[in-house]
Amino acid sequence: MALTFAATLLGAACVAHFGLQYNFLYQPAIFLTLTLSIQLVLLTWWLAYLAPRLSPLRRFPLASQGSWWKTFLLEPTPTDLQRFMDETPNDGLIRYFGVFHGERLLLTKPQATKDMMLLQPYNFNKIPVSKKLIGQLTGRGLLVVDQDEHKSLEKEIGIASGERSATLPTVDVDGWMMRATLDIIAATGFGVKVNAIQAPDSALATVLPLSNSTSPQASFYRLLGFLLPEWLYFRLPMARRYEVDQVVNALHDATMPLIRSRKAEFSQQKALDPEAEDGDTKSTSRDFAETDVITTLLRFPQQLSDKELLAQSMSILLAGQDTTSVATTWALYLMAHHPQIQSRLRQEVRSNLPSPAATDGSVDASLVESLPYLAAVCSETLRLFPPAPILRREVVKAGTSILGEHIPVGTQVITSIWGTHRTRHIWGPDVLAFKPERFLRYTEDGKAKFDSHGGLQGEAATYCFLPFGAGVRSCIGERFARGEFAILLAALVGKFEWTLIDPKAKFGEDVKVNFGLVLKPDGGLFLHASKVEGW
Ligand code: HEM
Repeated sequence: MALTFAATLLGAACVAHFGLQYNFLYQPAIFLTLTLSIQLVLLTWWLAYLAPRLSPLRRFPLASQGSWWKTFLLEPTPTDLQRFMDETPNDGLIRYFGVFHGERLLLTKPQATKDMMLLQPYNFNKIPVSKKLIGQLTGRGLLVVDQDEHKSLEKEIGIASGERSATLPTVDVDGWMMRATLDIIAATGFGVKVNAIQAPDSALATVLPLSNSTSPQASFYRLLGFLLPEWLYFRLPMARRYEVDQVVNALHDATMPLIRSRKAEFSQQKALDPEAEDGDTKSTSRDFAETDVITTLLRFPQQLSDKELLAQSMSILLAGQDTTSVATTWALYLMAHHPQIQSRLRQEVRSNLPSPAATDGSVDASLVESLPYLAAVCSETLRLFPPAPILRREVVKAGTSILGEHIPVGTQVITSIWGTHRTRHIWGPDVLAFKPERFLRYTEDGKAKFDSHGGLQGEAATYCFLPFGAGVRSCIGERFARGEFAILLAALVGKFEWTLIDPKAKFGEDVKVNFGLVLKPDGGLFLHASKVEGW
């Protein structure tokens, strides 16, 4: 602010000086252009040269990023952060610059992530740009609320439980997984049938994927999120903003009628049994209403307004759909590249689970969780392709420290889940290989058991494998997501064989990763699928 004011004064002085000399003092357009240009130069000089040299974080090692103007309009991707972690000698904290030369602190040790996520969680908020991008879609829901508001909501909302061959059918994996997970979260979280699988053209099914668009327009719009205040950002007359509005409207239209009907049911129950504690209110009409998200929210001691109920419901819908969808997409990509692993998984699934077509078999969470190879394949997928690749926070309380170092208010602090999952000294020299075996250990009689920590011990076990985050703001849907991911993968691999469209495609090089709100294959993922008889 002070700098802008100084720049304005300086601009005005320059213009006055030259204006008197060249007689254009009274031409407002010239005055304005010159003043703004001088402000811009001064601001760039401040951001790129002076601020980094005066920064209280300058004591930390700086990642090598090349000249500032090359990265000025780019936020480093998780791959860049992984390179910083690999190349920069450090004691747990690395300094780097993000878009518009904003300073960031990258945490590289488990203890540092523990300090942020577990020991002082309420000293940090989600960063403003995340709040803008996600908040625009959901309103003030659990995903974006600041820590004080989060405390009162914390954990209350638990969820119960190339060249294409003409001969083999080609599947748009990404698209189908999006529709499948939309149907699942709508049915299990809200008790509503969207039927996106049967009716891919339904409003919600066609519009929801726009929320995580990877188009250049969407990327540019995200970039503006770093620069503009919320009131202006939400009103920009841009095609992408209208697209986001479309998503919000579709979500409103799907959620608002549910909120109204659950509210009516809830007040009816209260009227019938006014003595009942909020938490004890029994559902009379449908078993489902015992566990769905909106009813759970209605049981809060403090009453939530319709707007708040809507924001929380939309947060669950969004957070619970795309993440599991991309996890399954990546798992099928890995299966296609590793046919032997795929066969072993199919064998385990077929010998322990009934076929989805069977009418006499039932599957529950404990049965799915009892399959060690399935759990290991899912965890190894989440290691190599964590759907949420980065945890970003901003320090909001004075006295915050990480690894004993004082970190000033306003600092953006980052844990790279992607980078941590791909660090050689944690996972070994074969860190980039897909090896579900990492998540297995064997008993003396040779039986495989699932090891949820991937062989890591102590603090590393919690803070070096963290696809669902850590601490009080970790994923509330973890158990639900793990079950959903496992059962989807089991059904898809049990029933079909997944193969590459180009058999010569190289693992890791054939698909570009897009680091949007969630980690997606750029341009989608297309695979061949052929039915395997006998299940
Ligand atoms: C494979 C699937 C999933 C992955 C990898 C995943 C990952 C994550 C991660 C890393 C966070 C922490 C973000 C942060 O600290 O900034 C998070 C938070 C969250 N997740 Fe998930 N998630 C998944 C599925 C789900 C599902 C199915 C639901 C809902 C049913 C859900 C609901 C949420 C919510 C509401 C939060 C915010 C929690 C809070 O701030 O207290 N997620 N998730």
